[in-house]
Amino acid sequence: MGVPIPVASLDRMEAHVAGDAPGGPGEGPALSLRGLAKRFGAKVAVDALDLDVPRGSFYGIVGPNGAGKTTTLSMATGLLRPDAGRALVLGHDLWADPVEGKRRLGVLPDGVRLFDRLTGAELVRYAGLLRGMDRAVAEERSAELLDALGLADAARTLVVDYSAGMTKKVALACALVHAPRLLVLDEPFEAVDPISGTTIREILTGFVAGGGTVVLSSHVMELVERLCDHVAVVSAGRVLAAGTLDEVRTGSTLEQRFVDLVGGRSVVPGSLEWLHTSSASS
Ligand SMILES: Nc1ncnc2c1ncn2[C@@H]1O[C@H](COP(=O)(O)OP(=O)(O)OP(=O)(O)O)[C@@H](O)[C@H]1O
Repeated sequence: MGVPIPVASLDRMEAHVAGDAPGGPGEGPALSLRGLAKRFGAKVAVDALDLDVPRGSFYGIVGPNGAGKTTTLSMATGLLRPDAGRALVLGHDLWADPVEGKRRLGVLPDGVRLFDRLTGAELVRYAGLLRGMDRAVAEERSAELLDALGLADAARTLVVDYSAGMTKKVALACALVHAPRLLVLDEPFEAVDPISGTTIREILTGFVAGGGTVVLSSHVMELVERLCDHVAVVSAGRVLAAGTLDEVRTGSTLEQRFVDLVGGRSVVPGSLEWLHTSSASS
């Protein structure tokens, strides 16, 4: 059964956004990363990374496993302190003034850790209250978001009993409830079913159409190509290419360009022979 999309409600949420009006003050990027760096022991996860996300853009970040996407997004959203560099959220230095920066930010982190002894409805309402929202508004938005995301029937279920996809969706509801100006989503479509995926796409598209900015990471090139107007290809903690989708694709498909930039790997001929049933000895 189709899930009703509360586009009108999301528009209304836009009107309540705390902070900058669409476009200003300051017409700079929605998110600006300058010289962001992080190492874990000897491993350089993010290597003096620069990136500008224009306001009102739908920005995809792609890269191979271990490229540094999650580490970058964690530093860009106040979840992981950088070794060096700055993250500016709508002009506010996130690490110098976390409260102002985070007010404008909605985050879906990777490997979400939630207060999972709350029900879905309690959790989303709580996320709103933590953002200083009025209780009645938080409750109303919580119900609307859970309904839109197909979680109305699970609103009174403890989040610890949610499936992986349900957990992802309730975490997304938490990121949306205060109607941020900038949404940063680490793999928002991972584990969600196709119907929920469509719903999430519609919510995010409506959010961008209403003046918001979305940054998401994904491994699914077709999805990034369909949804995003800008893309950055990240590998080994650095940006290999960034810009509008067409600038990065340069006439090719995103997948082909990705492989060209990152370098493809194929299985060495003759290896894994033992997997082939014709050569199995037992
Ligand atoms: N807490 C940590 N401790 C040690 N190493 C880490 C830690 N977090 C990340 N790394 C390392 O940093 C590098 C970048 O990891 P990161 O999770 O940012 O990559 P990613 O691009 O998000 O990968 P994936 O697409 O597989 O999710 C990897 O080599 C990873 O092993």
